[in-house]
Amino acid sequence: MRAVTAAQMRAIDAAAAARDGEVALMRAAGAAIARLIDRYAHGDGPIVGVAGNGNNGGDAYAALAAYAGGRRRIVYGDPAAEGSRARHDARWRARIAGVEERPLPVDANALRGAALVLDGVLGVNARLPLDARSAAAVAAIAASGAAVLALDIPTGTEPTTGAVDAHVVRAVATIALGRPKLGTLLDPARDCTGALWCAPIGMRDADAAGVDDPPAEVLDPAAFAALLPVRADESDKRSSGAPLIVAGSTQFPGAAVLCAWGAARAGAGYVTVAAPEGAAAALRAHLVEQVVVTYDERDPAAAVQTILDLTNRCSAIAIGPGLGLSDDSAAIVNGVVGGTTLPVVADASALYHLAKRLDAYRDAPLVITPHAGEFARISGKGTVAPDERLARVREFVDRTGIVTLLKGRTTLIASRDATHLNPTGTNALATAGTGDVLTGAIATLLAQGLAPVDAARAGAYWHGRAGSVALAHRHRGVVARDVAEALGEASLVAPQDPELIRLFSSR
Ligand SMILES: NC(=O)C1=CN([C@@H]2O[C@H](COP(=O)(O)OP(=O)(O)OC[C@H]3O[C@@H](n4cnc5c(N)ncnc54)[C@H](O)[C@@H]3O)[C@@H](O)[C@H]2O)[C@@H](O)CC1
Ligand SMILES: Nc1ncnc2c1ncn2[C@@H]1O[C@H](COP(=O)(O)OP(=O)(O)O)[C@@H](O)[C@H]1O
Ligand SMILES: [K+]
Repeated sequence: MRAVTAAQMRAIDAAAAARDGEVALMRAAGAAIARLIDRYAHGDGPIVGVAGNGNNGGDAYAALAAYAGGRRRIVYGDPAAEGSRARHDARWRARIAGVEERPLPVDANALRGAALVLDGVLGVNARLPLDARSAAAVAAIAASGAAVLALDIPTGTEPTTGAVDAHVVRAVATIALGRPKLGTLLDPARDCTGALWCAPIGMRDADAAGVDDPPAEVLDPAAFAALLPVRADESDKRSSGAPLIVAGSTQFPGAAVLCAWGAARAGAGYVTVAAPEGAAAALRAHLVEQVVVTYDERDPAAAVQTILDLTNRCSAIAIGPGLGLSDDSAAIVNGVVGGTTLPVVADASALYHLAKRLDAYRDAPLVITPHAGEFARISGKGTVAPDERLARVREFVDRTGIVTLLKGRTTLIASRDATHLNPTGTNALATAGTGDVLTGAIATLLAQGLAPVDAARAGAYWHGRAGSVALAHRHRGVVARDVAEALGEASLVAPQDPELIRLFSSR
């Protein structure tokens, strides 16, 4: 699904309004919001809308008008607001439906005890800093401590950049109308988004075609399920996906184990691990179903030959976790990545070694998976501030043509064509070795025939879900092995309602 800038959303809104009429769109928005109310409402209090003078406020009226769950409904709005025809229609329908209307300003006491507050203060046309009226409404919502369902965006966040105002709504959930706004997926606003839902209400990506902002995408559950390869009945172990893992060292054998497990639990039929002799005993103690082949790391030319010989029976390569930073491993990494025609996912030490030779890998079937520190080095442009991640990864991929997965709370995946924002994940993944599991899973997806960018975005999505599944089972102390073990359960996608799509749960 497209994640849009405010400018793209305005174009999509305008075209949809010209086709379907603004009144019909707002009614559809109201109906979708109303369906989420009981999911997030707690206790016996009323549902309280706080409506700004724009169409975001109109959505609050429309939702309360459409809500049929039997709770008391109140809306705070400006009785003198001019507003659009759609907002008037919604307000009129709310009145007929028995919604109590009260004048703004609202104070925190009035909201305390609400079962749920609907934040309809500002939407996609919000600008920061907030004006005094909006800021006062947001301050009251925040001080009330009530649970908030944000309409379109949490007020106080910037819809495109994800910047936040001094006054900002922290929602338990946000429902995007039409398309999710980029800002709700980006730090620091992401903390305010809570769970993210999207009601497409008939809007079309194509209507943003005239807007010159780079396209961004966010995977939804149905699209993820469609990307996951299905094993054919007649498969054998090699055709089921045969990644070659070039990882591990005497010092870091565990990275190779985790990468191999990530690959195996992602559904590879045959996992081969190539590792230096010094790591073999540790690897074999932990890897039973996987084949461990050793090479002499002091003889890089022979090692490269051993590894390239293995590629004849493999369909993708993962390289880097735990390899180390020696000159010999540099020669091995560049010998293998430069010498193979298989798709490659390169991580950790391999990023260090590839950094000086990026030109050689321009537009190769290669995925690199740096965290922020590794990206700072490989991009050659230093530390990445949180608010420049998107621009920096775009600049790097436009320059090198290498599919890049920049890890973080919101992992970004960029190819020449688009930037993908990964919506899944949990801070339970902030533990050593989870990146190795991700690399292994991506290797399997490559081995099963996914294009590099699809393997990267499906891998990131899956890995994020696996982190959440592992956390749900363990509650605390998730380790990287748990994440690999959870990949199977995390691949299950419940049937989705195309009218109300859950993009991510709160973490
Ligand atoms: N247009 C459409 O077709 C649809 C619009 N919908 C809703 O409408 C919202 C957009 O509504 P609006 O275009 O009325 O805009 P908003 O409701 O986001 O903002 C209302 C007004 O406040 C102004 N404003 C924003 N920040 C300000 C600041 N810091 N200081 C002073 N003024 C400020 C804006 O310029 C705008 O005129 C969407 O987010 C969505 O909730 C939905 O009902 C779906 C259909
Ligand atoms: N706070 C967080 N929220 C969500 N995901 C996180 C968080 N911290 C780390 N992750 C994820 O965990 C993984 C860590 O990878 P990495 O830093 O390479 O670890 P390692 O090298 O130890 O395997 C990445 O996929 C990253 O996106
Ligand atoms: K809002």
